[in-house]
Amino acid sequence: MLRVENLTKVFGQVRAVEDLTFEVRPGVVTGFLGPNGAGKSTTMRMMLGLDRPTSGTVTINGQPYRDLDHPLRQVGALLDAGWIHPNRSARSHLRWMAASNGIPKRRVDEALEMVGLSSVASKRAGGFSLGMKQRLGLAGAMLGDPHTLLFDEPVNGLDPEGIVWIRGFMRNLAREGRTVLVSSHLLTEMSLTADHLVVIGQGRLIADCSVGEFTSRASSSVRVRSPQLPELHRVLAEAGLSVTPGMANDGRPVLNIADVVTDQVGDIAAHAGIALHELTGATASLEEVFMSMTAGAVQYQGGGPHGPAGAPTQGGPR
Ligand SMILES: Nc1ncnc2c1ncn2[C@@H]1O[C@H](COP(=O)(O)OP(=O)(O)OP(=O)(O)O)[C@@H](O)[C@H]1O
Repeated sequence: MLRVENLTKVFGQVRAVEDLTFEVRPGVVTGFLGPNGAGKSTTMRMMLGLDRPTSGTVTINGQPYRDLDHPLRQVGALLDAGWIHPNRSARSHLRWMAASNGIPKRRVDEALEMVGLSSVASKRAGGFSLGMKQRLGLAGAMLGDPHTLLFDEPVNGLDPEGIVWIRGFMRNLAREGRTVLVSSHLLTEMSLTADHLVVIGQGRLIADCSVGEFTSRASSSVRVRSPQLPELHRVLAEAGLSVTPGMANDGRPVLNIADVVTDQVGDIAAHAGIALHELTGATASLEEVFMSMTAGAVQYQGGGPHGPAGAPTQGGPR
């Protein structure tokens, strides 16, 4: 269990992380989602004791990183492709890491096997492709067989095959009961990889919910077809919903309902005993929901106690 409590990090004028509180549970992949500059890397660096919080705490199974005995055996991380000595082989790079962290040598070949690098173990890491370097970084993270894993934008620069592989890799780690946190600025990527989402914008928490919940919020409008359309229109309007009659591409009449999720419309129809022949959420607005939620965080920051006037707008250049 990874716990972030009231975590804040200020760099001069920049409030990179602002009063973040959330938990990352074992057994699921938790996606850490936010636009570039939202504060994901800074938060992860504080989790690993690489940056000191301005205030607040991060604990891993109840202890700050700095207090962990043999940290590599408890937490594995892939922050970027990682520094690798170009003239060392993959195996000797990992042996050096293992030796300096009290990890038995046999783990090196196990970790190489795990990430599919056994056949190139004795090759110079300097000649590796980005995808292979990424795998070597993962092998390093797995070396101590840690229960907690932190991956910062692991799919960046990978080819489609590598992306599919790494998704499966992270899911397996969660299935083994480990705590897995993976950051990304890509909502679609996270919806394919993660079970749970912690969403931040401007250093603040925007959402902490399942991927399903987040995407159902994204279905902000719903299209419905029914043999009892006038009656359905009436009950939906009575429920206070904004209903607009329309026509499907094939010419059949439909109702479009704004700012609602399919569950609500389905429940209202069922309650009124009305048959539905189609119930479709408009999922195209995932990115829009993300942006509108982030914009909300910016407004809150502007009006909040710490909101500096002229705070940078979300999504803008850093
Ligand atoms: N060492 C630093 N000194 C000053 N400002 C920093 C430092 N590190 C990060 N920042 C600022 O803190 C904010 C959060 O950056 P951070 O890298 O944590 O975001 P991110 O969500 O990881 O984005 P990205 O995916 O682009 O790295 C940004 O405004 C960034 O410019």
